[in-house]
Amino acid sequence: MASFVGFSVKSQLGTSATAAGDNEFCTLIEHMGKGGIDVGDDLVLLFTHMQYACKRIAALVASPFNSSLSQQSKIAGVGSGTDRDAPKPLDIVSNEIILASLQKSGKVAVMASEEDDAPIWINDDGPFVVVTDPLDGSRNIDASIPTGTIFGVYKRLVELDHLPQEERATLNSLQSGTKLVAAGYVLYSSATILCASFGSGTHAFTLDHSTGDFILTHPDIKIPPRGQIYSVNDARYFDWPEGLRQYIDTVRQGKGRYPKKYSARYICSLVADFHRTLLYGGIAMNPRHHLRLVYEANPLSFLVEQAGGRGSDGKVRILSIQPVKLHQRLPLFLGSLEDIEELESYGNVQQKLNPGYEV
Ligand SMILES: O=P(O)(O)OC[C@H]1O[C@](O)(COP(=O)(O)O)[C@@H](O)[C@@H]1O
Repeated sequence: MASFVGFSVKSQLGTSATAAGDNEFCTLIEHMGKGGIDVGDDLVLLFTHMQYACKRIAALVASPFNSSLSQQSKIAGVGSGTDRDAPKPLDIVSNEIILASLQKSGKVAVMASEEDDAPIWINDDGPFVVVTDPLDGSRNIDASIPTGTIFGVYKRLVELDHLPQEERATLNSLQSGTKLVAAGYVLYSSATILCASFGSGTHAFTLDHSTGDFILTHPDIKIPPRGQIYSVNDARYFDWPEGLRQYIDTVRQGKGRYPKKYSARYICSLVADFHRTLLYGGIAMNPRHHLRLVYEANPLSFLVEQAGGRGSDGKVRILSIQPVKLHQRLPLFLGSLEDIEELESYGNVQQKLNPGYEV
């Protein structure tokens, strides 16, 4: 019987074959240092700590004790089924794991997290600002559906160093997406995938559980200019504006600019829906004001643009939107360039009705 301990990417692919296309495997950190662009030691150190945090979260979401944790939290009234937006314990634990790693890195001035009301100031000299959704899709955890961590990295704005700490923390965290120096997500699924961009292409690395390394498996991802997949919570159809209904009705009948019938895929876990879209093309969308500009839309738009696609709110480029509030929500459309352009041509695609959906 094959033993788990003996499993590795190398043994799967053979010792001479590599996913990176040359004679050696390339880890995330090697890629940042020499295999890819030279991003600088500070960012390498930050990613060293960030990947460690995500490996801990990967272990956490796969833990056999999650269901009892979830039961305990329901009894305690935390993250109860009636309040779908209340943080669940795993969100909180993931948030703490990331914060601890960023603190240890010594490279982060401030962390702004979807789980915290206000950004946390960490280190006056830290060169970077990190924004994060520590565990997106956590409502799916009990059913073992994929989840993910999303993060973006900015430079600390030294010109704000004279301001009071609270103001400095907020303004550093509200930088425009065009200022991102790096972004990434980690998908916790059948494989744990870390996908990142440092401003020159989007690359994905798969966790080799036997060595603990993220191995470059998808160098320089290019999203197809067209996909044949739309990803949306279709149960909201009757709350959609006319433009969005028309668009979906058109492509599902194969009557759009691309004369093939589109298929639907929707996991309801943003990182998983986005990852599939990045690889296969099409559009991953949430047309209501639900997802957050700072923690979700900007980092994922940076990644999709670096892969040749587009991130839009249905009207304008996501990265061009200046955040005004940390927890600002907006409609989000991510995907293939031609598909997003076609969708935007329908004009009215942002869902204005946003009742408190129960599931
Ligand atoms: O209920 P909808 O509109 O389908 O939204 C689902 C989306 O909400 C998310 O669960 C995120 O919501 P939360 O930030 O409230 O957890 C995404 O993972 C998913 O894509």
